[in-house]
Amino acid sequence: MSKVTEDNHTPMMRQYFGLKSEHPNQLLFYRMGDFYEIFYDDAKRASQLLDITLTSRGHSGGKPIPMAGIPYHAAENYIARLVRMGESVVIAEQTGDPATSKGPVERKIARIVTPGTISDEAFLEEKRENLLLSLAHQSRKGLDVFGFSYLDMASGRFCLFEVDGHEALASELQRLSPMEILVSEDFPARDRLKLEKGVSELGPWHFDYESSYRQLIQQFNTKDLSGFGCEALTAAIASAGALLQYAKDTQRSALPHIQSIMVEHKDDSVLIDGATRRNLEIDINLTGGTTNTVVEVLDECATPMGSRLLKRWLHTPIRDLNEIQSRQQVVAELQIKQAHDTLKTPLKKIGDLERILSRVALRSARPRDLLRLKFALEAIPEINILLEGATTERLLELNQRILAQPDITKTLTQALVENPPSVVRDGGIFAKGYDDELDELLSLSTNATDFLAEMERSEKARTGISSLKVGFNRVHGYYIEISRLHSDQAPVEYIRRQTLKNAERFITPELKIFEDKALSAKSKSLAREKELYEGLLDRLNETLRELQTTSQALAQLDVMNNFAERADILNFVCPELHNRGGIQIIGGRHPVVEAVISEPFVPNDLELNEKRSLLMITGPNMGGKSTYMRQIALITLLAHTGCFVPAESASISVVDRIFTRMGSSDDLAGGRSTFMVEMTETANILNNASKDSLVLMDEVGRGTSTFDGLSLAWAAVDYLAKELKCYVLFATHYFELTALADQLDNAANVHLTATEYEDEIIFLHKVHEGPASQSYGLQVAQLAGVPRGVISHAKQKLKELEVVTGINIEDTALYANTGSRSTKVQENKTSYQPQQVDMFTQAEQNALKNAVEALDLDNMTPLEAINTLYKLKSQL
Ligand SMILES: Nc1ncnc2c1ncn2[C@@H]1O[C@H](COP(=O)(O)OP(=O)(O)OP(=O)(O)O)[C@@H](O)[C@H]1O
Repeated sequence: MSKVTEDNHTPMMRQYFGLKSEHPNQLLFYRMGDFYEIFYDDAKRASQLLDITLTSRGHSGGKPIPMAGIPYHAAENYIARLVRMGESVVIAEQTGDPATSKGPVERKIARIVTPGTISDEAFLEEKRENLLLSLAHQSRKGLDVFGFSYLDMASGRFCLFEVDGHEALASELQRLSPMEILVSEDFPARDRLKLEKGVSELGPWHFDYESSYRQLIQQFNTKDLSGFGCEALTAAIASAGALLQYAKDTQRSALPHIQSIMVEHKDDSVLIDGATRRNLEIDINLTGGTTNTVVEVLDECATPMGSRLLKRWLHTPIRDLNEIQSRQQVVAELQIKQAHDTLKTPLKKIGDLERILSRVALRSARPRDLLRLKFALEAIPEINILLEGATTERLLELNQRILAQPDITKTLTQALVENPPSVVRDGGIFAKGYDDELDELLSLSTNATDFLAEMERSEKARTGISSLKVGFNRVHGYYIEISRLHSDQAPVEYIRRQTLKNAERFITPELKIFEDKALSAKSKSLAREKELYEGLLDRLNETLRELQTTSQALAQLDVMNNFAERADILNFVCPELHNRGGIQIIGGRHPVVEAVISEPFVPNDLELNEKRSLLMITGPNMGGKSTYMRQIALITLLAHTGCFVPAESASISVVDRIFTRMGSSDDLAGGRSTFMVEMTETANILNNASKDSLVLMDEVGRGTSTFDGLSLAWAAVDYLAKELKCYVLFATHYFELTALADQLDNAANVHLTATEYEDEIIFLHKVHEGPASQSYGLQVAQLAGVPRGVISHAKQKLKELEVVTGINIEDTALYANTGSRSTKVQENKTSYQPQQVDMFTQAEQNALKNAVEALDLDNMTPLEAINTLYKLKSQL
């Protein structure tokens, strides 16, 4: 805020400053008539963000007041845009009557809209949860413990958990992808948060454990928190108290839809770190979009709440065999009985029941929300009947939780008109017959039309003025209008009310009496409608808990029904899950690549077990190594959600974590180079993988000099296989590494194939046992359009390199898929010294040496000698 002293300001600006001082960090929209005005620094900020004109409005305190304005009827649009940018908006409305106010009209904060606390349909993305996250930090035994709590205001889902260390903090931030984050001003990992949007810093006292604890027991109306199993999570509780208070402050109401708090136990789920989440392209692709993702292929849910739950399941695969199998049984039954299509029809009518109920709880539900609630409730009996004959226990149990609520359905049916308005303000919500008092008030307004028509007819007859009309406008009320031509014929009892260009408007005592009656009937009927609406919300809130249970059960049913339908359409099978028996996949496919490519996808098998826990994957560029590895990670991940998988058959051991180290990306904003990112991810894997983890590593070591990279990759593979004994797929272009398969008991080579036909390379994408024979790098470069000249230069260089390294790179015998291959590589290995030598440099030095040796010094003139020396120097 600009430095201004308040004393010398106008009374209105003093009022503004009073309101602004309570919300220094949020944009204040100050209502003035038909506009929201934004002043000072807020105005500058809003004009930049929204691209609206920055002007000034008179002077206050001796200086011009920077100002930007937004018409009130368009405000929602602007607010939505600001909120999407991570901004919070505070709305001050006029609450006093301008006609009777002395000084500025009274204004009060009516609404606070922040990115993480919105529940209004217009601001929310249908298929994405909108989370408010709160973080608290504690140091315990030298460890950084981060307490998380998060709330989805639009559904009332409130969860907490704790993690150790900064890596886990980053990973959870990525998983939850919150819209707004609350931290204490003294939060230690603020650097980590600087890339996140919507971060609000609060005073440390907001995160006080004792008062947070009290907040929570007050909210849930319990003696303590033992029933929620979170007593020990003191950091998380501290964060949850701050969150709850913030949420209440912004809503300016109680939050009855938050009925409990769920503890997330990290041991219950398959942990996926941030890099893996990105690499597997679950709902966001590597370029940040949503196309070609697992969600895009898998999400055909009938309801938005199903789509949101599906995302949650995919981001939090579970390890509980019973839960996985119970989901699988449901999917299997729905698929076998081909019930998914039949179920989908009534499920579609359910819509976004979850969010509607939250708006009911927050009392911000609109009339059309209630109509949609009615449609949802009407569809439930149909679902109940369809599930009645189910044999799976889980389906029967879900059916018991999906309650039809005939009383509420009846009330809503009787209450609402067929097409209710979008806002309560203008009335017209209630059907005739629902409330006698309202009907009577409305009939007065309706009779008005008859009365006015009759008056117009009789006055025309009485005065003989054919242009006479009876009308109404909002500013002047009822009037009799006579064209200017005939206005002098107006009877004496006509009192002039308004003069227009071509007409005069009058009022009569009789019309005035009618006006008073009609207007008061109108305002009375609006007040009555508001009262009835509140009553309806009260009635719905009485059953909120049951309705929420119903909506949760319906969301689950929708996801599992979607799994069944997808399994059918995409030819997925039910995987068999077990504890530690390896991973076997026959005919596995990559669900997204399969959906995208025009050619048929080539299915591939996998066998990982204790004796063969590490696979070294080689093969040509573009051969399909990454696709193969990712498909295995995705099949494993899907299997842990209860979803069927793209394969002919799959038997999968429950894993504790999935790690990936793939692709090359730098983190310039975070100050880390490509190689640094690669090594940080590798370190994370080597430090955290257990024997139950699935690890995918693609071309580790390629970000540095060849020998450094090769040695690092070698040592990492060795450690993964010998020490960690986890399930590993390791793709590499370092053919030397394939020798490890012979040295390690539990490693094997597989390779992807390609073949050449008439100077063209054909990728077969088939995985075979053994190491690859050729890399085809130059052919792939040619395919990619690298100029012919560059390719032939590269071929020449390749030959030189072969001379330098003593390795015949194109010698297919060296890489031939035969038993003798590994010994040959061994021989080569003895001649390689892991020293910091770049092969290209050595080749160049070699070429120079050859050139110098070839010089015939005795037969050169001094000029030739000096010229040659210059030429050689230029090649250095
Ligand atoms: N099994 C398959 N069936 C059909 N097409 C496939 C298959 N696997 C891969 N492909 C196609 O080949 C392309 C390249 O695959 P991928 O990126 O997995 O190769 P790569 O061996 O990892 O290459 P590089 O070593 O250059 O990174 C994919 O984009 C896909 O279109």
